[in-house]
Amino acid sequence: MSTIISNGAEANAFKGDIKVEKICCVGAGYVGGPTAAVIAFQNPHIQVTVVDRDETRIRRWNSLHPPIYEPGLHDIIRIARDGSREAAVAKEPSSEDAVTLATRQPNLFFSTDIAKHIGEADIVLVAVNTPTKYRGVGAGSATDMTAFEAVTGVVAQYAREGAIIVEKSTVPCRTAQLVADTLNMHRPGVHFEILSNPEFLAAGTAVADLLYPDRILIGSNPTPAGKKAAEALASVYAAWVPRERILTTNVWSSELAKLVANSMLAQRISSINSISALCEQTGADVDEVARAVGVDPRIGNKFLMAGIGFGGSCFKKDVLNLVYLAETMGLPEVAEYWRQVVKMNEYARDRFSNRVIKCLNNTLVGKKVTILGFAFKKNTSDTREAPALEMIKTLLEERPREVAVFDPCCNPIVIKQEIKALLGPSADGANISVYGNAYDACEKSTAIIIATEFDEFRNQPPPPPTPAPVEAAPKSRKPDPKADPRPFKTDVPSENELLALHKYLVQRPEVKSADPLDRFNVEPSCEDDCPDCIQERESEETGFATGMGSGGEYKAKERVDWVRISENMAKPRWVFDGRGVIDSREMVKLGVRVESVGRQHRF
Ligand SMILES: NC(=O)C1=CN([C@@H]2O[C@H](COP(=O)(O)OP(=O)(O)OC[C@H]3O[C@@H](n4cnc5c(N)ncnc54)[C@H](O)[C@@H]3O)[C@@H](O)[C@H]2O)C=CC1
Ligand SMILES: O=C(O)[C@H]1O[C@H](OP(=O)(O)OP(=O)(O)OC[C@H]2O[C@@H](n3ccc(=O)[nH]c3=O)[C@H](O)[C@@H]2O)[C@H](O)[C@@H](O)[C@@H]1O
Repeated sequence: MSTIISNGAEANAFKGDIKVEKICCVGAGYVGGPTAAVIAFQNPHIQVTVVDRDETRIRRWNSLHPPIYEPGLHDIIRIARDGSREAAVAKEPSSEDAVTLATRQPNLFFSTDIAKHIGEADIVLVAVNTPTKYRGVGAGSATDMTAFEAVTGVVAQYAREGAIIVEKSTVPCRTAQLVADTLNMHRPGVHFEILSNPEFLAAGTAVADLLYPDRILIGSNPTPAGKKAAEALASVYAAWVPRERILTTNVWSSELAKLVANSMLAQRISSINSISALCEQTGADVDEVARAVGVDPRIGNKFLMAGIGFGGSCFKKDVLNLVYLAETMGLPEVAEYWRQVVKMNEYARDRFSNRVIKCLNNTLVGKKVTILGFAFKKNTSDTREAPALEMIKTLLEERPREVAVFDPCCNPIVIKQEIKALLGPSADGANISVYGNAYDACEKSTAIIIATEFDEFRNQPPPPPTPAPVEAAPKSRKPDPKADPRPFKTDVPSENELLALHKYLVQRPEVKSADPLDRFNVEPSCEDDCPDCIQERESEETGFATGMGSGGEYKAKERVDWVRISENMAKPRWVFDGRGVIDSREMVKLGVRVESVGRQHRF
């Protein structure tokens, strides 16, 4: 591998250990916000500042309602951004012996002053968006590097000599070379090390993924300076991640591994979805097939949930990124192999939409159809590339009386804005209503389509997980949320232990406080235009809760009452289960016809 920067300055660079005191994360989105929050939470002595050019986003990060919802994020931000008060915590569940928790100063900040914070940082994490290009050369598969390149330019101008520049965004393989060239062009002779440190968190479980990652991947130059830079970044993670989970590779392997990880996950979903089409024709049941193959440790039991396809901002773009790489490297067979993963995904979604329309006698005129679930997966408010969006578009072509939408995590105000953005001017004439609860959304509906796998929509407890393969990975290190984590492992409990105790206590029915350890400082308030505050005010009248409050999010989700829903549906009552959450035998008892992905039965 070529050395990334060979400008002669390297010999003097990084003498001695690198002390990390300030980190700047550029991009306050789904990755930058939670990642920086967890780094700050676990490293109280490091000042972490998240910068973004989007003033509204930064304002919201500095308020009661951050711009994104992730379970558990609120509690982390409350400690890192707001600091905490001195508190006493019993060492054992019913012991008088207490440990005193010292006051914590805030060390997580959000700002729009990008140049200043880049200029002060020892490590700059670049976590801006890298979507698919939609025009020009490579449109439809190449990565749009506009935001990433713009940030690289600012870094080149303002970063201090010796700062470590980290690719956190998912980028095409060999991007580090472009970063190096830009830095060299603007600051010839000034040494910077560039690391690749891709993020593997998933929406809806971001905080847990960050607190208990399977691995941290750091790609660096194979030079002494490169290794030293990698060690400096590793030491930040080592505050809470066991060393054996921190993997180091060369930069190109790290960049490519991120694309491969997402592509292989997407490939599994497309594989099982292709089988679900076969199941519907043959009488096999896709869940039974998935269970039967998943116990084989060589195959594994994860990511075998058939449905209407993967959504989200990353799988499609990252597979296409790999496709483009293969194409530009003159490997058309490789490109075509991976492109098929995306094609199969679109096929899964469109096949299901067509099945809905076919069951409704090929016409939706005069009918109300309800979509339950708008987010691309459960427990997130992220709706990017959600299959529900394209399905709504297809259904509207059939001129239904109404398309109703309800999502337990997404703010209705935001859903309306997104549908409007998707449909453009035609949104004004479309009969789309977004509801704050499932009952109003489903009232007088001929058909309900379950588009997201929220537990709230299940009519039965979730089935037992497919047995883990015998040679399964070592037992998860995540604490059992139902068990008191005390006694602590050491005299001074770690932030992870305190967080586990906080979660355990807020779930206890007798605990009414959202701050059972009595550590939280007062939170900053929101500005008048905060959509969550507006929704909360409105919901006091409608009885709808956004679930944003601390404490409540850890409690078991209340399921919708399918008896009540079915009684108020229009005949013939149809439920189309696009996510495998409905036990059709129970539904049939309510006089409801069910069609599910990957199953043949029709009642
Ligand atoms: N969303 C996810 O779950 C994951 C995303 N990734 C990768 O992380 C990267 C970021 O993704 P998200 O956080 O989802 O994106 P996002 O769109 O939520 O956030 C990106 C942020 O960057 C800001 N930004 C763009 N250009 C800027 C500039 N020139 N200066 C300052 N700020 C700028 C935007 O205003 C935005 O707030 C992408 O490369 C993505 O592929 C990786 C793992 C998981
Ligand atoms: O780079 C990224 O952005 C992230 O992409 C995915 O995370 P995410 O897209 O947030 O969520 P997933 O849990 O992977 O689900 C993606 C989609 O696949 C669908 N899915 C998932 C699993 C399954 O068995 N079947 C299935 O249809 C989900 O409903 C969802 O629409 C990866 O899981 C993360 O490791 C990665 O960091």
